[in-house]
Amino acid sequence: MAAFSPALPLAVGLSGGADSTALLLACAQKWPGQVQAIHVHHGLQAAADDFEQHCRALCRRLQVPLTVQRIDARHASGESPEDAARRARYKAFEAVALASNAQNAIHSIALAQHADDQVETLLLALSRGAGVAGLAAMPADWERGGVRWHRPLLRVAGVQVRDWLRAQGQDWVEDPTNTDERFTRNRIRAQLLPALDAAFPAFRDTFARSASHAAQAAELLDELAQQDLALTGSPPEIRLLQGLSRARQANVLRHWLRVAHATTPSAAQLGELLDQLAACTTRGHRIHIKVGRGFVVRSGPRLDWYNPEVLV
Ligand SMILES: Nc1ncnc2c1ncn2[C@@H]1O[C@H](COP(=O)(O)OP(=O)(O)OP(=O)(O)O)[C@@H](O)[C@H]1O
Repeated sequence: MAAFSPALPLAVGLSGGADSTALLLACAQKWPGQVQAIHVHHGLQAAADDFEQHCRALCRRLQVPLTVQRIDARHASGESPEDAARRARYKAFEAVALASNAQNAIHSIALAQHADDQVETLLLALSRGAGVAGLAAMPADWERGGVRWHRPLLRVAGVQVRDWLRAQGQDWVEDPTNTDERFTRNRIRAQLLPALDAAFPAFRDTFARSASHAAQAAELLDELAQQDLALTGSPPEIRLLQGLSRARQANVLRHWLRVAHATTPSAAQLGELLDQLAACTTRGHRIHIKVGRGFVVRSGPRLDWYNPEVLV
C-alpha cells in the first residue's frame, strides 16, 4: 500500500467486507476529499441490505461520497453465478466511472483483493490445468475504459488486513457465504492455506513471484502469436502454419481463435487440430474439428472457423 500512488480522484469498490472496508479507510485517510466509494447491490443474498447499510454508515462517517449501483446479476446457462456477478460488477464500476462528471471524474478504481486471494486464484488456475495466462492470476494494475484499475493490497496477507482494521476500531460485515465449503475457493481458504502456511511460510511471496513470471511469459507468448498471425494471415494459411514449430502453431492458433472468434480450444481439441495440420499434405485432405461452440475447418489453402448456430 506504501507505493500505491493512483491518479486522483480515486474510487474504491466497497463491498462492505473486511478487505474493501480497510482499503477505503486507508485511502480516505491518505487522500482526504479525493476518494469516493462504489457499492454494487447484487440482491443475490439476504445479507445484501446489511452490506449496503454498512457502506452507507461508513461513508457518512468518513465523509466519502458513495454511489450505490443496483444490478441484476442473473447468470446465463453454462456460466457460474460468481462469474456472472463479477462481470456485472465490473460493468457497474465502469458505468459509474463513465457517468462521473468532469469536475469530479474518476481517474482510478481500486479493488481490495489481497495476497491470500491471489494464492487462491493461482491454485484454482492450477486445478483447472491452466496455461501461463491463467497462472498469471490477477494483475496488480491495468487500464480499461479510460480508467486505471489497481489492486493495492495484492501483496498484503488477509490476516494483516483484518488486524489493521481491528487496530483502527473499524467493524465490517462478514459475508455468510465465505465459510460455505461447497465453494472451491472457500475450501482452499479453510483447508489449503493453513497447510501451505505450515509447509512453506513464505508461500504468499513465492507464489506471487511465480504468478508474475507467468504474467511476463504470457505477454511474450502473446507478442509472438501476434507476429506469427501477421505471418500466416487471419484466417491462417495452412502451408505457412506448417512452417512453424508445433508449439508455435499451438500458440498462434489459440490466439487466432480467441481474438477472431472469442473461443478457446480444449487441450484435446488443439492436439487433434495440430495432428490434422501435420497430416494435411494433399489437396483433398479435409479438416473438421469441434472447437468451442463451432468447428475449425479447411477452406482451400486456409483454416476457417464457423459456428453452425449462427448460420441457421
Ligand atoms: N458488491 C460489491 N460492491 C463494490 N465492490 C465490490 C463488491 N464486491 C466486491 N467488490 C470489490 O471487489 C473486490 C474483490 O471482490 P471479492 O468478492 O473477491 O472479495 P470480497 O470477499 O467481497 O472482499 P471484501 O472483504 O472487501 O468483501 C473487493 O475487495 C471489493 O473491492
